[in-house]
Amino acid sequence: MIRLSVNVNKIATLRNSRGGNNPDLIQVSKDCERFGAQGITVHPRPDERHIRYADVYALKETVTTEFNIEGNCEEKKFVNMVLEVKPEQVTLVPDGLNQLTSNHGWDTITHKRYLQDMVKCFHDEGIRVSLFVDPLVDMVEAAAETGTDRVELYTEAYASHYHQGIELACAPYIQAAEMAQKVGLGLNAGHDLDLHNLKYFAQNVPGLQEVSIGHALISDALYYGLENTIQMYLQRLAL
Ligand SMILES: CC(=O)[C@@H](O)[C@H](O)COP(=O)(O)O
Ligand SMILES: NCC(=O)COP(=O)(O)O
Repeated sequence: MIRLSVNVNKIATLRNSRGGNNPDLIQVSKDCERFGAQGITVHPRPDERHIRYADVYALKETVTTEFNIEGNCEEKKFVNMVLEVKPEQVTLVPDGLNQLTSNHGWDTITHKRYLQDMVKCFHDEGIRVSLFVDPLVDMVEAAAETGTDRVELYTEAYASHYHQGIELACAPYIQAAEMAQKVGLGLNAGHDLDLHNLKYFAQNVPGLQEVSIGHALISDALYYGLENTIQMYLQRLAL
């Protein structure tokens, strides 16, 4: 079974745009789980443009599936928060301060020693670690030497090239996934996955355990409703 973890960043974006509590992030997250989501993902950014640190602490009390917190471990505030919240999983993403969105994975070769220390820091608190990486065989291979449990393949390139040729777009991800299996890493994926590109990816990338999807899913919910949308994404993942 490939888990669907719904990223609720964009619910917080809408909420923050008017300064109140509508939509209620906590209630929407509970409803996502009730509608079938097998996880909730948040990505608190240093400027708290959408998910606030307070949201993460509140979600810790209500998420009943798997809680996945994404962020940059170079931010001490982020690390301290994750160690306090103790989610099922932390996904380490090497984003800079002013990025519009995530746009690259870790250089696990150059930063191996640093990542080894960070992985141990979270492991000592019983938190599963996933490293956000580009679909590059050498980056996946080197990730195994950090001690991480999983890697998350950054799927923007797949999504943006999907329409030009699906097999060609997916090929690097299949090779990266095969390397993950070879070196004993678990496999997640995310970024720009949607109702059109998800099924082929899920059917062809070996060993995939979890996808985290936010922007497209929340956008689709504007047309289809949240419950129907989550069911549609789950249908794409049913193999
Ligand atoms: C790591 C990743 O791909 C997602 O967390 C993505 O960055 C969502 O972040 P935004 O919702 O801020 O675009
Ligand atoms: N890790 C990917 C994620 O959480 C959501 O990315 P997106 O679906 O908002 O592009």
